[in-house]
Amino acid sequence: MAETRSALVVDDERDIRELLVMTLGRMGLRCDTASTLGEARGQLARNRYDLCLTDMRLPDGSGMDLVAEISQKHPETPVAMITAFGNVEAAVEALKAGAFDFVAKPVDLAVLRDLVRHALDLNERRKSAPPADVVAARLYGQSPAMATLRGTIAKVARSQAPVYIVGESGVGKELVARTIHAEGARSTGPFVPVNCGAIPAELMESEFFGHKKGSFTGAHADKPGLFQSADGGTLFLDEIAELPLAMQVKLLRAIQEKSIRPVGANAEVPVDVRILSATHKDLAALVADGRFRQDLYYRINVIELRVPPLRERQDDLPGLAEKVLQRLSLAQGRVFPPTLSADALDTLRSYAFPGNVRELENILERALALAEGDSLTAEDLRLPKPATPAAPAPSAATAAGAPPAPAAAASPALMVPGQPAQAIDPRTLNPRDTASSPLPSYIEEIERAAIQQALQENRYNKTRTAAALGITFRALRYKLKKLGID
Ligand SMILES: Nc1ncnc2c1ncn2[C@@H]1O[C@H](COP(=O)(O)OP(=O)(O)OP(=O)(O)O)[C@@H](O)[C@H]1O
Repeated sequence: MAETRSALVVDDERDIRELLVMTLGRMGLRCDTASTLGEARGQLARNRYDLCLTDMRLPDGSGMDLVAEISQKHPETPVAMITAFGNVEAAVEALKAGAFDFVAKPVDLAVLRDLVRHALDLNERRKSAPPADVVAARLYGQSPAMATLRGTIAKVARSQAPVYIVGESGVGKELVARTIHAEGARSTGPFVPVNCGAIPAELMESEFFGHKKGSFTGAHADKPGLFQSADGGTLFLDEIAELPLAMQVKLLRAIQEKSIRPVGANAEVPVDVRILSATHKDLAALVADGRFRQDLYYRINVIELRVPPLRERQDDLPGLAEKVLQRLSLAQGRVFPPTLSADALDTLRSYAFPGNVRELENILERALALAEGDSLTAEDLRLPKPATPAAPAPSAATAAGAPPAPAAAASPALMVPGQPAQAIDPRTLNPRDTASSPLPSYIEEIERAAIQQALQENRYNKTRTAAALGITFRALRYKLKKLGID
């Protein structure tokens, strides 16, 4: 026989307590009640619960404190907050404090039943989930900014609310999303990352929602979409700002209805997916410009997490570099990773890392390939040299903290195709330097140099880089891939 599950109901209004106890009782839960914070603490000290429902305002304190205490001391008990109708701030606060979900007053019993079922279901999955340490351990950072971020991740991982992750390119947004998934109750379910900018507009609906055989030319068999693939887990929508407006409407509907309709299907299919999203763009500004739907923005942006750029957490640099070197060495079968010399570390510290952790990884990978000894020197890192007076005037991006433009007369020897070379002003390329190269390769070098310079001037923001180069975002992606620029 299945073990009876139990819930703690905390509310100072007797009518509400009775309503909740009756509803939960009909669902087979054994309920204890408390009308004050003090009583709730006593019950929690004596019993273990599968769920806790708490009101926000209690005679001796705030339900928010109870949420924080439960998520700290009884992380196995999901807690949901009962909030006043329309009090979105309180609901968001509760989620940030570690609540699993919230329910507005007057309590809609169908919504409440759904919430309870979900909590119990997730609890079961959590019990059989592998430890989250493996993924979580990858998110390195000892700085205060990272400690705060990790704390917030641990809290939001418990909830089901959508999380919107903002941060510059390469800062670790996807790793944060993976950590939220790994630390949450859905960790045994799939984590499905999607780069919204990489799916051709005409294929988007079928990619997201799947299609039925014969629904369009080329649909030879039924195909599940990304939502179905993520069922029971997490769908990570990266570069969400790139979604075309028409697709935004369909996505909003899928999130609201918790069901999707595959292309060519007659019926909706229910899906249970947690949505995490990320962008390096200012989505609020896009909303103001009418380029991103406000209703979708509010839907996905229930909790916002900012991942700080690497230059704002300099304390992390030595440890992060060490971790990256360990990982790269292991991948190359090296037993002992090289160390960073003191001058190499100083050089890294004075660099602004517009491409953040990904750029650090690229720099160290290149250094590892080129260095000879067991210690990496500043030279091995080959960071862009500071600008000379002859260099072009710094752009706005440079003034805002990006690295200085490279010297105009950079050595052509650095422009080896396929290598992550330093940005070079394409105007300084001399056909004579590459006279022995075939024409296509000479043209590629010019293209590569122009793209690298634009990337650097635009702080590795691909959308701005594409605009600066006068090409579309997709064309830029294609060229980056073709030229092997990471
Ligand atoms: N705190 C960290 N500790 C260890 N590795 C990290 C950290 N942050 C980022 N990385 C690594 O840096 C690389 C880039 O991270 P990630 O892909 O998560 O960045 P992103 O912000 O999603 O990038 P983009 O904006 O291009 O989508 C990955 O290899 C990731 O593992």
